[in-house]
Amino acid sequence: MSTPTIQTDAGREGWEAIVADPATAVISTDFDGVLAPLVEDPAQSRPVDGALDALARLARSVNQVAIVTGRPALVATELSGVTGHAGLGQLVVLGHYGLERWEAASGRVTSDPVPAGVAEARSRLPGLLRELGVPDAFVEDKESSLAVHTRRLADPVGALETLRTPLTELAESTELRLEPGNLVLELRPPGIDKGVAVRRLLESTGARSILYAGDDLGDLAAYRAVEEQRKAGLRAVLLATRSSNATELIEAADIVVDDPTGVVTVLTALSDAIAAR
Ligand SMILES: O=P(O)(O)OC[C@H]1O[C@H](O[C@H]2O[C@H](CO)[C@@H](O)[C@H](O)[C@H]2O)[C@H](O)[C@@H](O)[C@@H]1O
Repeated sequence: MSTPTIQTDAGREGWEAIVADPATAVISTDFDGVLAPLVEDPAQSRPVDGALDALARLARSVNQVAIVTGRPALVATELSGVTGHAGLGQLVVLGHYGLERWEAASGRVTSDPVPAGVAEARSRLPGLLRELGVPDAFVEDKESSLAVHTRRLADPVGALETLRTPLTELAESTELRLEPGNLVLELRPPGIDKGVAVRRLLESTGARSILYAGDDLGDLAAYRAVEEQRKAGLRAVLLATRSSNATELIEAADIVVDDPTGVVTVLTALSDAIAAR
């Protein structure tokens, strides 16, 4: 498979660095919109064909493969089907934007503490949604955070705008952070984001290069962390899908693909290049 179109010099350098020395590289990817297509019901998300095999093939030669997601770590492992998948015995899943860490090797999850504000927001949310005239917004209770989805409502974008300010206020008053995403507003613990998660991953592995794949606003923090580390010598490839139409992310990416199938193509091209070196 040929090298994908890499739009930037930094991205080309990142690609070459991973190919030249995969043992010091990290492959890190978001789940929804990157490995799995966006669907109406979050419980129905599944990776596209070939996604896990592509990660497993890379895992043979790179230092670490990780999934970095807004999902709880155990939900992501279950939906993705990574447990027991051949070749993914060293996979790490960083859930809740890095609050949780699941390691395939032990099957265990460790977590930073969950602030009390999550329970308070949980109790206030149904009344607030009724007051705002959007009682049917779907609340995905992720235990350590609450995601309010509008995708299945008659006017998803209008409902999202109705909710934005009141949920921002609810987040502030419960000392949580409001995380906007694709037709979703999430109330989640502060002090952690995908940028912190990626920095921890780089520190724990001592990696000298990384490929990070994302699609949504929550991935911007990871992109910024990678861009900052590039100044200190990290080589990196920032890959984006158009799944969420997150303009800022797409503009900052080195490689842009349409959807998770495109991600599989890029990951496969990378492992082909490693195998051919
Ligand atoms: O970091 P991610 O793995 O991308 O998780 C971010 C959020 O993804 C999920 O919501 C998104 O995907 C759903 C299923 O395709 C879709 O219905 C929804 O509209 C999208 O926003 C997930 O449900 C959230 O909990 C995650 O935070």
